[in-house]
Amino acid sequence: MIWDHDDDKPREECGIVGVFNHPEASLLVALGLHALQHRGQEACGITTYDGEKFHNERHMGLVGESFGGDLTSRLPGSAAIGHNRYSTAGKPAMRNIQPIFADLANTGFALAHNGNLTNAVALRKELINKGAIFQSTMDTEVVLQLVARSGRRLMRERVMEALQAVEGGYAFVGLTNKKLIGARDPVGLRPLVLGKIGQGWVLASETCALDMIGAEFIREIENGEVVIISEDGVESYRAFPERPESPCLFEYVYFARPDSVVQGRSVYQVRRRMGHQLARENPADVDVIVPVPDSGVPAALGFSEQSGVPFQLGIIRSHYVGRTFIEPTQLGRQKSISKKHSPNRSVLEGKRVLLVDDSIVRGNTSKKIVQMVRDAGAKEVHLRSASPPIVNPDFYGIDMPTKGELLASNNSLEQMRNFLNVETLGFLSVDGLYASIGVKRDMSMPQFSDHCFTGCYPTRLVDQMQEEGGKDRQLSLLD
Ligand SMILES: O=P(O)(O)OC[C@H]1O[C@H](OP(=O)(O)OP(=O)(O)O)[C@H](O)[C@@H]1O
Ligand SMILES: NC(=O)CC[C@H](N)C(=O)O
Ligand SMILES: [Mg+2]
Repeated sequence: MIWDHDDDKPREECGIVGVFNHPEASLLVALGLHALQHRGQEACGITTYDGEKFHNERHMGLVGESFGGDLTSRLPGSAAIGHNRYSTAGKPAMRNIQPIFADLANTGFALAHNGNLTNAVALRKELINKGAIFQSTMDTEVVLQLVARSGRRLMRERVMEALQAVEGGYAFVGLTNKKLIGARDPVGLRPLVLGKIGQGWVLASETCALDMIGAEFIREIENGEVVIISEDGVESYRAFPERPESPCLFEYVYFARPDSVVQGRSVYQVRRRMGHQLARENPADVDVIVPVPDSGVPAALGFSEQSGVPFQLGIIRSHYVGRTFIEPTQLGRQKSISKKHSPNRSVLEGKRVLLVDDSIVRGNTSKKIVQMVRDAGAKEVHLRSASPPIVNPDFYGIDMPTKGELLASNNSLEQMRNFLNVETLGFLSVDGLYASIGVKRDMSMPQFSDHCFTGCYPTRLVDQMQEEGGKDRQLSLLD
């Protein structure tokens, strides 16, 4: 394991995978992480257990670059967990690569987390006051510390006790010398699915990871559920009183891969329907529909189907630049956006072009792309977002923590239209987004966490409330 405490340069929704009872567990985890690369591009790590020892490798960078070669010799064992990181709490740095690990009295415990905890700062302070020494600056580590300090005997009791103390969004996979553990937060903000491969079990953020390794989808882990996978099979426990689930809508809009199935719905088909609905709500008098690749493609296709206007690839995407929104710095995001998209003049020149993207967050992508399309000779440029205006920050695993950086939070529609320099601008409505998923929004208890669009947060925001009190939020001297 590499521990470089001097390397804290800011280089930079995470993806998680766990495999139990398979002779090539690390290889399967690496393949699963590869399928989940779109959820985090900053760093990746795998921890295995071979019956005697834990093995761990953690790298900055992508899965393909980090986990090639003879993986089962480097990371032997029939049980493994892995993580792709997109940082939301704790800077990108070697110390902040997951899985994180602790030696407990009778076993090691490795943990990987997708999501973000909304009381991690408060808990961290409490734990430090009690003598805890933190090895990272991530929110995730409070769970490791709480499990390590629990007075309970059984591992599942320790884990559930820790989960009852934390708040926010999470899907976890954990590994001990006997068990693979999976858990989702009380409302199921972040996703986690269970699959089967031969005699073995798989946990993964999305079904596309199961498909990649040839595992059969069994079911989603439910909101508030803890699963313990051991030689005895899968046991299910409830860490919280039952309540309705409220998964994050942004999984449908942007995060999940289009070939994944979420709550029994194809993400691709939901995005296509978002395009149909957008065309009904916000039609445009144009010659051609052009998607903003990649995540805007299915909605643009849907818009074209609904409106009858031809769909054309007017923007070509470089396959060597990843997702830009999930890069950790504004400079990095802007640099990547410039390299990522190129205009296809043969489609754009002299045309009235409608650009369709899945979302407009900070406006970085739209601003650049509109100018690029104009420079390529488009006569008019119109823009549609297949999600509603994003006016509120997210604290559950999407890195948009302040209102100040959200374009729609600070500008009227007309101001945005001017800023983006488009002839017309339109967004999908909240009800339209729900309709695309096939649900009518329940005003008193929304079926999805739609806080980015509506301000309805499904949990308390302990750290954020304290911050509003004017306190300086420095997570650690290491950060
Ligand atoms: O308004 P912004 O702050 O620019 O963020 C929104 C953009 O970021 C995402 O694309 P990204 O490049 O991350 O991934 P993609 O290739 O999957 O579309 C999203 O699809 C929008 O295009
Ligand atoms: N995007 C995520 O899921 C991040 C997980 C965790 N909060 C971290 O920063 O590493
Ligand atoms: Mg995009």
